[in-house]
Amino acid sequence: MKEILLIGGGGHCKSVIDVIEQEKKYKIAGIIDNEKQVGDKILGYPVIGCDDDLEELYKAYKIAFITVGQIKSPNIRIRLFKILKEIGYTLPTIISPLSYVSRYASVGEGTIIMHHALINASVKIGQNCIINTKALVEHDAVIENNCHISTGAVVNGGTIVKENSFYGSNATSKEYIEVSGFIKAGSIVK
Ligand SMILES: CC(=O)SCCNC(=O)CCNC(=O)[C@H](O)C(C)(C)COP(=O)(O)OP(=O)(O)OC[C@H]1O[C@@H](n2cnc3c(N)ncnc32)[C@H](O)[C@@H]1OP(=O)(O)O
Repeated sequence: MKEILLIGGGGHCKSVIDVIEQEKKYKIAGIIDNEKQVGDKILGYPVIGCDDDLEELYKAYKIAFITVGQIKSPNIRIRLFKILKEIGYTLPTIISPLSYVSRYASVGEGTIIMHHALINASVKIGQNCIINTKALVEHDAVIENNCHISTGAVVNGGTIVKENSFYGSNATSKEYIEVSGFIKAGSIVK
């Protein structure tokens, strides 16, 4: 298995670790977090450095994945994505074997499809997105770059979620609309 670095050691990181372990494609080499966290362990994996070490670590590791969550703002994930790409890291697409991704859908680099998410036919998902546990993205929907579709959310057929959006847990959209910004958990978007 190829080795992978995880960037960000909070709660979302734990969920990503679980998906990576189930996917069995990558071996987690370590986690990058704040300097104060170096030496800590997250679900048994060591924090081996901070952002400043990413350039040096590239000599040993070529694959990285952003495991910082996204609620209030996408800015940290966007900044990290740019830094990692500039250094040269490969950001893979991670797909839980417990999810369903139609063979007619596309998923961009640095995006994770988490457990029990369902991505239907002709969906396009951009880069650096989180499609969280149990989310449903229906036929012909588009999720642009840097979006978080939260747990249990429903993006109905043909709807476009514009880049950098947060789409809260259990929010549901009408079909064929455009959605952007911060969508509250549980809301109906029309
Ligand atoms: C695996 C996981 O845990 S994924 C986590 C998914 N989490 C969610 O879907 C919940 C996201 N949060 C929300 O939808 C809302 O905060 C709610 C519905 C829970 C509460 O809403 P309200 O009671 O109306 O509170 P309010 O509108 O003041 O917002 C509270 C928080 O929501 C966030 N928020 C609300 N509107 C915005 C906005 N336009 N932009 C960014 N963040 C916002 C902020 O985090 C805010 O925190 P703050 O009080 O520190 O500023």
